[in-house]
Amino acid sequence: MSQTLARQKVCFILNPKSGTRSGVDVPSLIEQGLDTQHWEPCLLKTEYAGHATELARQAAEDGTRLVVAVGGDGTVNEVARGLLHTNTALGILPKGSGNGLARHLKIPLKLPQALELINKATFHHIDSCSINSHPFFCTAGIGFDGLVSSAFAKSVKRGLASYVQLIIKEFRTYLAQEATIQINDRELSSEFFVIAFANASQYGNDAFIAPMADIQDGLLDVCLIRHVGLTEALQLGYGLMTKTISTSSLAEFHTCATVQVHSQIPQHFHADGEYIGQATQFEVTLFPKSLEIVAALG
Ligand SMILES: Nc1ncnc2c1ncn2[C@@H]1O[C@H](COP(=O)(O)OP(=O)(O)OP(=O)(O)O)[C@@H](O)[C@H]1O
Repeated sequence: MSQTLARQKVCFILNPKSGTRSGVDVPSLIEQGLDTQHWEPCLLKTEYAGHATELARQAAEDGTRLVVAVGGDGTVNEVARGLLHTNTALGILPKGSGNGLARHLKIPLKLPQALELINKATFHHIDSCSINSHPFFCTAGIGFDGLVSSAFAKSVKRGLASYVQLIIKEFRTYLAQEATIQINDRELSSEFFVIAFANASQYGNDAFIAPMADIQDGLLDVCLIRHVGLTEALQLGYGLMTKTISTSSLAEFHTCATVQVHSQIPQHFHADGEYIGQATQFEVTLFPKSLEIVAALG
């Protein structure tokens, strides 16, 4: 006697503005590649920034088992924050420019292969974090990388090349800022060029700010970078792209579940590469195994 299992709902949320590969025909890809014996699909397109969170929350309320973010880290962040504290899992079809979380989770960057992973439906739980109550899943940062995300938000150009151009432009005038960090009952005061918080190991584009970060270990990896001149910037850039920054004397690493930062002057900050604004007080917290995902984790 054959038994038919009920199909589960999957909702794809597509950001048409993300990434540089706008030519990909996502509806056809889903139509041709999705295992419709297992999944009952719907496809929604975002119409404005922030829309993906509303769509994901609604899909979770409607009993959808899996919501797939089709976009980059900004879209993934918006979808994932709509799924926190629900029984709905996150999937990713990476279509962004950096795809930091997808890369960390070993989700294939080729969309047909990423869809195959959705078909396999292997679920895991990962940690999530917040900076001043803004959820993030990959990385957040204060200082120079906050400033770069602010400049990138204003730029019309996407992609790695325009990111690098902005870094070079902003680096010329940026000065490290005085801050006090409370971490594991210790207080560290110094000028900091970057204070980075890593749930996943990389910013995106395989730029590894915390190569040893484990997204399931209940710990944030905090990377502190103090004074940076031109020589140090080149060394750090090399360390980021070769996964060797953790062995550099220019970067100091700590692991913790919460961290507070105080700065006399307002500092720019970002969550998952999206510019948030400026603040003088920062509270960064990790929530263990708080998001269910489909990924290729071992
Ligand atoms: N319909 C839309 N119109 C304009 N902006 C949108 C729309 N939908 C989403 N957005 C915004 O687009 C921004 C960029 O999206 P996303 O981060 O996914 O792509 P990306 O920047 O190319 O990739 P990555 O972050 O991986 O580099 C997000 O901040 C999101 O809020």
